[in-house]
Amino acid sequence: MIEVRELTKRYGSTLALDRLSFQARPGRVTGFLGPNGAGKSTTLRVIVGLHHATSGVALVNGRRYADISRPLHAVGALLDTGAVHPGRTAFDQLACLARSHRIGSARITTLLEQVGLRDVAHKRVGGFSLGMRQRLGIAAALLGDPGVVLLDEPVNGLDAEGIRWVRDLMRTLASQGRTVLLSSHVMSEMALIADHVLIIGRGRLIAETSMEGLARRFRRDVLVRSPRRHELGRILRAAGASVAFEPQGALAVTGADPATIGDLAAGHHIPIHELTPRGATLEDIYLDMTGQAADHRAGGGGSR
Ligand SMILES: Nc1ncnc2c1ncn2[C@@H]1O[C@H](COP(=O)(O)OP(=O)(O)OP(=O)(O)O)[C@@H](O)[C@H]1O
Repeated sequence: MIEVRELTKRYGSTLALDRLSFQARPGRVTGFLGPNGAGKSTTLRVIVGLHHATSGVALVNGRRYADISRPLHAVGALLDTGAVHPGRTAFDQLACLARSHRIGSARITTLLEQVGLRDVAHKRVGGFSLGMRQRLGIAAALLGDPGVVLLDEPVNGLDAEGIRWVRDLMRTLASQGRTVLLSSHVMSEMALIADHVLIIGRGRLIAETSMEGLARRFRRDVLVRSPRRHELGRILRAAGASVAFEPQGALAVTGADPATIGDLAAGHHIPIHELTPRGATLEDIYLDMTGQAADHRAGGGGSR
């Protein structure tokens, strides 16, 4: 469990986090989404004690990171894939981390296999692609078998197969009861990976919802095609829905969901040829939400 309460972080005159509060619960994959500069990395860094908050707290299983006695076993984090020693092999990179926590080489071998780096375990990291470094970073995060996993932009540099691999791995970790928090600035990546999403903009929480809920909330209308559209239109209006006729003879219905429309039509023996819920794409929703946050800030004047 991760709990962030009223977290504020200033870097000089930059307000990176502005009384940010949220929880990431065990057993699910939580996406931490926001445009570049929204404050995602700063939040993750504060959670693992790399940066100090100006005010507020970040707790892992009810404790501040500094108060956790064997942190690698409690929290695993991938924060910066560039932070590797290029002259070291993948195995040595993990061995250096493992030593301080008395983790044996068998665990390293298992993890390198799990992340698909077994064949390059003894190659220097300097020659690794970004995707390979991401895999190594994920292995490092999992070294201590932690209950909480934080990954900053873990699919950055991965191809479609790599993204699927991260998704499957994260789902497995969550199904084992772990807390998984992944950041990304790309909605389409999150839509594939996360069950639940926290959207931040300018250091503030804009929305917290399930992926499904997000899509549902922004569903616009239902497109209905029927050879008896006028009759159906009257019935739907009588039931309280709003109905507009579209150019090609379809009905655009708001105020009734597909099940209600289908049931009403069936009750009157009216055939239905199409019933399609329409909404903004997740990408549109996200850009809209984060854009509004930016506008609000720009127009708000002096809220910093
Ligand atoms: N060490 C630092 N010194 C000064 N300003 C910083 C520092 N780290 C982050 N910032 C600023 O804080 C704000 C939040 O940055 P942060 O890196 O947390 O955002 P992010 O959502 O992770 O974006 P990105 O995906 O681009 O890393 C930005 O305005 C950034 O310029």
